[in-house]
Amino acid sequence: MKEKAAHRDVVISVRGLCNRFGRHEVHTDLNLDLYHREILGVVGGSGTGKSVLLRSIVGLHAPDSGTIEVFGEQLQALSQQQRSRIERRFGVLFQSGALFSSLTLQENVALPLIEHAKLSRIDAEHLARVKLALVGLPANAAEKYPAQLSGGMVKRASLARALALDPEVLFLDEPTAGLDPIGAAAFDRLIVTLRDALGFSVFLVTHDLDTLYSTCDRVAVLASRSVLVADRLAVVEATDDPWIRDYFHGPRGRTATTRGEAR
Ligand SMILES: Nc1ncnc2c1ncn2[C@@H]1O[C@H](COP(=O)(O)OP(=O)(O)OP(=O)(O)O)[C@@H](O)[C@H]1O
Repeated sequence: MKEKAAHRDVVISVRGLCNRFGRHEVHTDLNLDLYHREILGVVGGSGTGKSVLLRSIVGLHAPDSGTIEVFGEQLQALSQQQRSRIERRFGVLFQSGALFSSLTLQENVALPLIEHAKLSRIDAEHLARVKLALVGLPANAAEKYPAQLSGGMVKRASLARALALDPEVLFLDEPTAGLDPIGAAAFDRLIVTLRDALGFSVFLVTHDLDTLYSTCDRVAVLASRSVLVADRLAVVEATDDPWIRDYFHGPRGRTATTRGEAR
């Protein structure tokens, strides 16, 4: 059974967000909240701006207008140094994983601990091994290079790196893309287990219906340059919209619903 968001404390509040590339308007007056300890799934058709939204929040894309408030502070009003302080409370897992291929897993995870937490190499690598164990990797994986690992293990190692600085918000961009269904289901369970144990909030961009049903407390649907609905799955599924109908009530949607009920 999924845990409901413990309470309604807002961790991230996006208001009136507008993003455009040339004449292509991606977001117009987009509003969305992320609550404390919740797993929020963000879905929508291809090109609806899920990744641009994520990148706007984590500071990799400067929005054209609107406000993004994080931990009670408005990002645009902060100096670069203050922003970096806030961004250090985020953990981000990009679709590609983005590990350095020339570094072992242990070195990859240790890097943010050395750079940002200013730990010694020995302490950082010790803590990195703890993080690698936390995401379910065997001890001998620490000395391996990304190319020596399966896709599922690389995903877990990337997650360990995203968790290196004990983030309060974890951003996941298509975390199960490229994983086989068993590996994807195991990764979904890992996210819920870690959220329950560590208490962070999760902003999860996905196309994977199984992931939505097995992990998310709420789901936000992006359509027509904004958020069409953001609510519990039962409410989202019942929303009268052609994309939602096709997505949730098409053959793939029905299979995921059945699996979700069986869990
Ligand atoms: N740097 C950029 N320059 C120009 N256009 C961009 C840029 N980044 C994103 N876009 C455009 O913004 C739109 C939204 O892109 P985004 O990657 O956020 O979509 P998405 O919902 O994540 O799609 P998908 O599900 O296919 O990953 C797309 O039309 C994309 O081409």
